[in-house]
Amino acid sequence: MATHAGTPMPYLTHSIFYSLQGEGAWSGRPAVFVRFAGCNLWSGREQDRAAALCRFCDTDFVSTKDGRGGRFADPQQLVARIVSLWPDANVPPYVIFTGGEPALQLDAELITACHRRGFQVAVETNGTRSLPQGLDWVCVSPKPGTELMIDRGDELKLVYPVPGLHPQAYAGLAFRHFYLQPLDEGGEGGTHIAAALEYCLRHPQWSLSLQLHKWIGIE
Ligand SMILES: C[S@@+](CC[C@H](N)C(=O)[O-])C[C@H]1O[C@@H](n2cnc3c(N)ncnc32)[C@H](O)[C@@H]1O
Ligand SMILES: Nc1nc2[nH]cc(C(=O)O)c2c(=O)[nH]1
Ligand code: SF4
Ligand SMILES: [Mg+2]
Repeated sequence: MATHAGTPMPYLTHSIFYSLQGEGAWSGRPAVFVRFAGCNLWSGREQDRAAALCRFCDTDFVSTKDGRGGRFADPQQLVARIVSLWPDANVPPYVIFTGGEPALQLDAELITACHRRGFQVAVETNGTRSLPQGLDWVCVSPKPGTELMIDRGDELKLVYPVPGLHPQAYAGLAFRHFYLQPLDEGGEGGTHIAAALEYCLRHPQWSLSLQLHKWIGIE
């Protein structure tokens, strides 16, 4: 795991929970989510949102809600929590690392520890930081005004419409799936869905990702 002057760095998580993947190509698939605390594009505080590099975030990754997250001293402790949430040992387990920005904390040791327990390992990242080796599914969601360090992967998922984020700028990258996810933002939901739908219909390289979890009221 990551170390600081030889001392292991703990993992800081906002929450760990079991739900359905609500977005993209695996939408509907049961998964354990690990939401890491912290992001390099926003502090997570509302008073900083207007000046942040990423301003439309729909997620609380700061508070540690009712003991569902917190600090884990090493990969084994964190994986033990992940395993405890998977309900059926006969079905290959699936874990999604998200946040906040998971690339700030996820490392090869944690991925290896998940693999040893039989997990397939996915990540949701803003693509501005390098990723450790060994991931089974990489979803990149670029943000305006940032430099994309991860320009290949399994899934590129663009929030739409967002000024400065143009699908054609990403259409030539080496991803297997391309998704537009309507921007969920106070009251404009229908307009954004219509705009994303129209873009997908005109440009069939792109598919629509509708954040299923929000429609059915799960996390
Ligand atoms: C909360 S982010 C965490 C992972 C990583 N930091 C990232 O941005 O990809 C998870 C996903 O939600 C998307 N997202 C965030 N805010 C959104 C919003 N208001 N509407 C639609 N999608 C949003 C992000 O683009 C990303 O694909
Ligand atoms: N159900 C559900 N699916 C998701 N897929 C990506 C999410 C995220 O916040 O990264 C997310 C989330 O927050 N909830
Ligand atoms: S990069 Fe991801 S976690 Fe960070 S503020 Fe943007 S959407 Fe939220
Ligand atoms: Mg989310």
